[in-house]
Amino acid sequence: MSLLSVESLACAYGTQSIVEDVNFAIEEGDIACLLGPSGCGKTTILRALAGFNDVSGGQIIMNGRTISALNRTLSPEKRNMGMVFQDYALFPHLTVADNIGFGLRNLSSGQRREAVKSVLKLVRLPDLSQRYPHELSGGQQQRVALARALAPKPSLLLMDEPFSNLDTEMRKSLSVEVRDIIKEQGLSAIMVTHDQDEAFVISDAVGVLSQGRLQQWGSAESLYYRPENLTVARFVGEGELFEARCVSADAFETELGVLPVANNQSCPLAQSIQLFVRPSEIKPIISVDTSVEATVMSREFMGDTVRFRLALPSGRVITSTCHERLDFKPGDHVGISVTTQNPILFT
Ligand SMILES: Nc1ncnc2c1ncn2[C@@H]1O[C@H](COP(=O)(O)OP(=O)(O)OP(=O)(O)O)[C@@H](O)[C@H]1O
Repeated sequence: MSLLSVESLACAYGTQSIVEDVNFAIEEGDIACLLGPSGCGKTTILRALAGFNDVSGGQIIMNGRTISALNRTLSPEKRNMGMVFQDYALFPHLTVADNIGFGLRNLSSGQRREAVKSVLKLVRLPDLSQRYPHELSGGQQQRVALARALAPKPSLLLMDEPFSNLDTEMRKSLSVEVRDIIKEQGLSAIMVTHDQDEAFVISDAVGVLSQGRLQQWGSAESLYYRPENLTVARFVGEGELFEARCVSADAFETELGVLPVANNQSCPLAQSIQLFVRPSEIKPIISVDTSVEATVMSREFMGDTVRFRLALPSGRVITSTCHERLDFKPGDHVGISVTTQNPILFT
């Protein structure tokens, strides 16, 4: 039995439908993430999971018990879920210790002190218990918010864009750390974010949501290498879409020339198909007798990679990212090499 199953979930505000036919399940110990652009319905789903919003169809089942269905919503405090918000939502007039202890009023004061101490150690803030929220950095405030959510030992932790108010460096390091803390505790969590890097770092499973519909649910790698549609392919990384025609069992003719591509969809000869190529699969090379020539439009040194914009004879400009330190310059005429180790084909 899954820890949480979401079946044919629908949510609406008044008569306006926001989320439809969403299905997924998470197992004990999993960290899952709902990933999608602003306004696609991520927070609406999270609020339905927490019991803050009613559902307009389908059901949410936790440990075999239906906690949400049409006209039936188990109240949030009976769900044993912890919630971390984007803006931390700490009580400004309470110390760190009192913020964390707030949800532990059923414990004796001694037990509460011990629980606060232990959870502060867990979020690596053992010495800040007497500070007030305004005396903490954004990253520290979010750690306190996490500690507050973890203190009552929830069965499921819900996190709504928990890192989006932090700078890029802090966002990266805290997301790795939060993953470690959740895993150390054997907890299960669901996070929502619009940031693909964050989703990939933290999650065992990611669901890509677009316009209130779940497009695909799977591991980060399966979404990246085997996206089921163009929306998913584009949302989890950059890429270029080419019209392609199957010319042999393992080659397709495209604007980039005839490319060796494993025909994993058994596309018939001469059939047209679309080939999605990631920038890391495209590389400018010294032009010899390659059939397609391109003109380098720009070269950006990014540290780990060099990023080129290349103009094709048709005028189309495509992007290439290379780990080699190639020093082609704007205006150079180059050939193009494409290595499609994991071809993504759409019919
Ligand atoms: N209380 C509400 N009443 C009416 N419409 C709402 C309400 N809350 C959200 N919406 C609408 O529902 C849609 C989905 O909103 P939601 O907050 O779930 O999106 P999101 O994917 O979490 O976006 P973001 O990343 O910007 O927070 C949006 O069009 C939004 O305007």
